[in-house]
Amino acid sequence: MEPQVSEATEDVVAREIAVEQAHVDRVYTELAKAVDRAQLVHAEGMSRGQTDRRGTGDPREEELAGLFERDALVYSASRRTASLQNQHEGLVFGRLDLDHADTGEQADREIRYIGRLGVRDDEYDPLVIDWRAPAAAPFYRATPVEPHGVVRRRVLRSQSELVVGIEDDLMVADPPPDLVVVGDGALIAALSRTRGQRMRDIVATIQQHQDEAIRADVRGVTEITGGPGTGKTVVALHRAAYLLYSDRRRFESGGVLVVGPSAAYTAYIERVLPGLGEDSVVLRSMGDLVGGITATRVDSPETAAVKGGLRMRQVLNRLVREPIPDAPDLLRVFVAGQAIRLEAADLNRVRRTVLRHHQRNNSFDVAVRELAEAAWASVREGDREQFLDKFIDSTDVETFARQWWRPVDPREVLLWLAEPQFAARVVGSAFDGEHEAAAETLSASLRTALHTGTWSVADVALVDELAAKLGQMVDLPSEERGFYEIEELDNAAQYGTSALRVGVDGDEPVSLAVSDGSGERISHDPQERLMAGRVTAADDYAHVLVDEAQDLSPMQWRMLGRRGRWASWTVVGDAAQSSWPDPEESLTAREEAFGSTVRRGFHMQTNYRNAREIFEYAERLIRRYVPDADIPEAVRETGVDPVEITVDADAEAISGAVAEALAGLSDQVAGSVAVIAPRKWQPELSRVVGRHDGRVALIDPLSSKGLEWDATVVVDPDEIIAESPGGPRVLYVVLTRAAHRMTVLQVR
Ligand SMILES: Nc1ncnc2c1ncn2[C@@H]1O[C@H](COP(=O)(O)OP(=O)(O)OP(=O)(O)O)[C@@H](O)[C@H]1O
Repeated sequence: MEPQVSEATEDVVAREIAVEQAHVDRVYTELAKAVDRAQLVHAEGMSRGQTDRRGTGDPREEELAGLFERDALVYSASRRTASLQNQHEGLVFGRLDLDHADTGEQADREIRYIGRLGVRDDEYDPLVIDWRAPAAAPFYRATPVEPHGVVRRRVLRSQSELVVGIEDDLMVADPPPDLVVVGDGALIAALSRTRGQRMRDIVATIQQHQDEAIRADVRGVTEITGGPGTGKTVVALHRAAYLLYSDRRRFESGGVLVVGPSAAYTAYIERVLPGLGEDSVVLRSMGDLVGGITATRVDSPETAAVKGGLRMRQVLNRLVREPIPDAPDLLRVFVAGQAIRLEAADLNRVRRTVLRHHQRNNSFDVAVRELAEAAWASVREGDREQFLDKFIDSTDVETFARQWWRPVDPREVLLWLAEPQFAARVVGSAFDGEHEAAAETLSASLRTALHTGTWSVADVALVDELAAKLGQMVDLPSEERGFYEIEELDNAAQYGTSALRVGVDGDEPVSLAVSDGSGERISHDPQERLMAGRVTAADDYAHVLVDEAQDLSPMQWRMLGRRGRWASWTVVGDAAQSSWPDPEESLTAREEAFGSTVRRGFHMQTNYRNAREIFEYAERLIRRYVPDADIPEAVRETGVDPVEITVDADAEAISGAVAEALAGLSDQVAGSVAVIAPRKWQPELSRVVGRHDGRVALIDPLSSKGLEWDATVVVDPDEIIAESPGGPRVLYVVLTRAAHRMTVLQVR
């Protein structure tokens, strides 16, 4: 549905395209020179700091300086080359014709080309201005009411280096006669195009209100709200690119973290930022935010609600204070001729004293010192200092302490809860009247983890919080290196996580065999998979961008807060699409993560994704359940209503109806198609979808968040409501994923 240009104007369009092509050709010539220059710098850098003493000894001081310089040169030259190559396609996408004095005289006129990056000619005159530069702002800000000096805004559409189309917007009623105007407007043309497997950038057609959010002040918290399809995600991603441009030093070295709901979502958006020349952004889903643990499962809504709520803080606080379940609980040694005996109660007292001011994983020496004090209190004979020294130096004491106070992995600590009685005791009163049910839910879920060898998304925030409470795992001092040399542990599994024992469904205890102590892996069972790799401490970022923020649990906000303690934030969300049951509690945790910093909000009101007919269908649904939902205005019409079909609740009938719907839709749209179906019907439908080419995807309702397709088949809306946390809100998400066509299969 490309906008049609009448035959009479075809010559004019061709002439205009030729003019633009001439400029674009010049830009590519300059770009080729720039790539050559960058490659020369790369080669030059590589030759610097070469040492003639390779393999024969340490480099000389001047050689070291050369090596450093080389690294810096090679790094920046390869960045530049990669950036030039990444942005080759459609490099120049816009042109502004400005009239500074509003006279229409040639002398007062200026032409600016806007592109994905800035390119200058040999005289250092700009041939293209980076879209993020202040001089490019009028391209996005100009309107007929406030033209900002712009007479005509032109969007160039290219394939590789060839200009293939032009869309103009006129900003003044009475343009100079030599300014030709072609096309029906760039935005509608862009919105009508087909959707691919990945999200694209929108640099050429960013709208004024979107631009304001993109270029908003970096400080504090910028919140972008709006209904489905209003461009919140794409705007936030362009903002990330803008921040990197406006203060590269700060954001590149401090880091920008983009967090989305699922792996499907991160795969969907991953092309936008490299497309804008930014490859230094860290993209993560909620399930892989923490190094060393990757979630592959989603809990049931009830379990997720227990794990995500703020009451878990108290459970985790208690958990880190528990003795290690399999650690010795009696110390019997001879020190300075005295028989020392510390019972479980003494050891518990020592443990509580140490943990009052120290984290467990980095307080080995403090714990031994406190043990010594407790031992002294039980004898009080001879010289105190001498006794303490002897106690601390005792090999028997050290052997005991290495088991009693070994470093504990946060994943191991969470798995302690798999044992039902232990869970019941630790959950205690944290869940008021519901503590028994909460303990059983937690315990059953962690037993599932132990059976399947998989973590759930909600577990990740718990492991992260435990890691923060326990402190970085450190290597216990070895005798040869002396007591106080403490290093980070390379292989956490080396330190006795092999001793973890938990009951499974009250049956036989399961031994978690991870390592034979030499670092060699000896088992491939599910428990080993749970403990593979190493949990890393939270990195700090200079900017954190959170998408689908309405779904974050309080514990997930706390996890993000640990990564953004000094960060500025961009937060994107729509309350009506929320699947988290307790928004108030989430709000509290989220405010805590932000701290007391400035807030600014941008509200998006135009739905750019859905054809009006599709959005009206979804709107009818959500108004029934959430009367005050934030409903945007859809700007595009196709004249085709969604199709509703009713079938029997029978797998074969449903498969047949989906196959038929897919056959029809594949003819009607050129791009991507999705079947969005509840878990109940997924096995049958995977066979139907499997018969199609890569254009057709089968996806579950929750994973469709943030994604879009040209056409969708929505299967069994009632079941989607029944099985999803947040019921109708999730169905609302599902019904707003199609850009052009939608078929809804009601099951009776
Ligand atoms: N200015 C624009 N020019 C062209 N396309 C746009 C523009 N703004 C938004 N879009 C398109 O609209 C669609 C919806 O955008 P996006 O996914 O960012 O919306 P959203 O508000 O995050 O949606 P949801 O909350 O439903 O996930 C995308 O295809 C995006 O490219």
